[in-house]
Amino acid sequence: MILKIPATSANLGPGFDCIGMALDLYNFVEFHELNEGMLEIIVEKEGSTELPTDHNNLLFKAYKSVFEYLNKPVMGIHLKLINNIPLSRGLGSSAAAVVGGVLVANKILGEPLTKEELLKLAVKIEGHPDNVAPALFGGIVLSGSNGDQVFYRKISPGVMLKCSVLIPDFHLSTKKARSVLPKMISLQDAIFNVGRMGLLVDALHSENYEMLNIAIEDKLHQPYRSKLIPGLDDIFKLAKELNLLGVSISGAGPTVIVFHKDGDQDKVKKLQEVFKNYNIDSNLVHLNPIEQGVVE
Ligand SMILES: Nc1ncnc2c1ncn2[C@@H]1O[C@H](COP(=O)(O)OP(=O)(O)OP(=O)(O)O)[C@@H](O)[C@H]1O
Ligand SMILES: N[C@@H](CCO)C(=O)O
Repeated sequence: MILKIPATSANLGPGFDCIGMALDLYNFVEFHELNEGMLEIIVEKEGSTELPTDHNNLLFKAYKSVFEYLNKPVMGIHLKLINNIPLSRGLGSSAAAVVGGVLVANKILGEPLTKEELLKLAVKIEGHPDNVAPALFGGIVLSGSNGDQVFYRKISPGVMLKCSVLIPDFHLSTKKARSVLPKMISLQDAIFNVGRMGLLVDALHSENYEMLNIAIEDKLHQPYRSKLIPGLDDIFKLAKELNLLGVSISGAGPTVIVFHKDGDQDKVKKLQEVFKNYNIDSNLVHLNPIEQGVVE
C-alpha cells in the first residue's frame, strides 16, 4: 500500500498555531507488514542522508503511538519513505511524517480509528494542530485544541488563490524558531492579531483577496523570527510595493509563502533577488492550495 501526504503551510501570518493550508507537494509512504518486532525503513530523496532509519524515526514513533493508544503489540513494518517535502523549511515535513505514521498504523490494523481520533494522536506528537489538520483533511483548516479535544473547520481554497514559495537554502528547525518567541505578548499586539485573523478568515471564505495584504500581517511570531531569516523584512516591504496579494513566513520558516495573481510570477522573482542580495540561494516553487488531504 502507498500513502500520498501533502505539504502544509501553517500560520498564514496572524494564525499562529491555528491555521494551515495543504499544498500540492507530496511525500509518499510505501508500506507492508513484517513479523512482530521487525522494522525496515528506507528513505529516498529529502532526508535520505540524515533521517534515522531505526526506532527514532518520527514516522515510526507516530506509527507506534497508535498501537500504544489501542494497547496492542506493535506490528513489524516495512516503510519506504519517498520524500519531496524539504526538512525544517516550514512546509510541514514533520506533520507529514506524523500523519503518515498514524495512518499506516491505522491501515495495518484494519482502520479501527476515525480521522478525528488520528488527528488527536497526531496533535499530541506534533504539539499543535495547524499542520497536521490540513495534512489529514486537505484545504485550509482552522484549528484549536482544548486539552484532550481538537476542534477544526475546513475552508475550501478558492480557485483564484495562487501561491509560490521561496525556499531558502538553509534549515531552521521549529524548535529553534519557537525558542526566540516571547512568553508574554502585549494586549495591543494580541488585538492586532485578532483583528487580522478575522480579516484573513473572511478573505479566505469570501475569496475576496483585496485586503489580504493587511489580513496577513502578524505581531505574534514573525517580528521575532525575522532575525533568523536574513532579508525577510526587505521581502515583506518589497511585496507591498509590488502590490502582491500577501506574503508571510510559511510555518516556522525559513520558507516565505507569497500569495499572488496569475501572471505575477515576475514580481515574485524580484523577491527571490532579495534573498540573493543577502547571499542566500533559494528555490522558487509555484504551489497550489489543494482540497484533498492524505490519500491512499
Ligand atoms: N519524512 C520524514 N520521516 C521521518 N521524520 C521526518 C520526516 N520529515 C521530517 N521529519 C522530522 O521532522 C523534523 C523537521 O521538523 P520541523 O518541525 O523542524 O520542520 P518542518 O516540519 O519541516 O517545518 P514546519 O513545522 O515549520 O512546517 C526533521 O528533523 C525530522 O526529525
Ligand atoms: N505554528 C508552528 C508551525 C510550525 O510547526 C510554528 O510556527 O511554530
